[in-house]
Amino acid sequence: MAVEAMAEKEAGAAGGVAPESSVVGGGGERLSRFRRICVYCGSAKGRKASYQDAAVELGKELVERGIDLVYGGGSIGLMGLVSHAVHDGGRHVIGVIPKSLMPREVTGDPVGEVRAVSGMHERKAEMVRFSDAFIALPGGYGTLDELLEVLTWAQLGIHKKPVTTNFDSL
Ligand SMILES: C/C(=C\CNc1ncnc2c1ncn2[C@@H]1O[C@H](COP(=O)(O)O)[C@@H](O)[C@H]1O)CO
Repeated sequence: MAVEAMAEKEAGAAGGVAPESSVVGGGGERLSRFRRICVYCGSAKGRKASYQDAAVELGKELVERGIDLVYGGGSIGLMGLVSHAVHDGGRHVIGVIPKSLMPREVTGDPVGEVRAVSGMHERKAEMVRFSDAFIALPGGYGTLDELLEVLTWAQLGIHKKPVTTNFDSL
């Protein structure tokens, strides 16, 4: 399902803003009402090639719609695939990562803007603060934790931004 449709489908459920159509930019590109979307996903590539395909496809879709990426800042696993797809497509990438996790999750040169934070709580709060909507791809316990936290924050009214998953086609 397309990024816009996924996020808009969930907007009502998460108490978000009413769906609107995307607009077309001067260059003919489809622009989204979402400026930045946070993608939660695994630090591993996962067991199925379809997980990796979905990460790259989502990254390309963000680019096509003129949306920047917020993510966990790692260069490994699905995190690396989605961040490279967005960066290679010319959109801005913000990676939010605790300093202590850098040796484990960043290999080589990180793409885009790296925002070093002091711990996991700050990382999750900053990712929510920077983002207009959230999409979870497959991942492990870390992805699950991030998804559950952003969902429970919506339930508590801490934010009113749409949250969705992209597991259905995998
Ligand atoms: C310590 C705290 C919460 C516990 N765990 C996590 N919270 C948030 N993010 C996490 C946690 N554990 C791992 N992560 C990160 O998720 C990303 C994906 O990991 P996965 O396990 O491969 O899905 C990765 O960047 C992990 O660093 C306090 O709130």
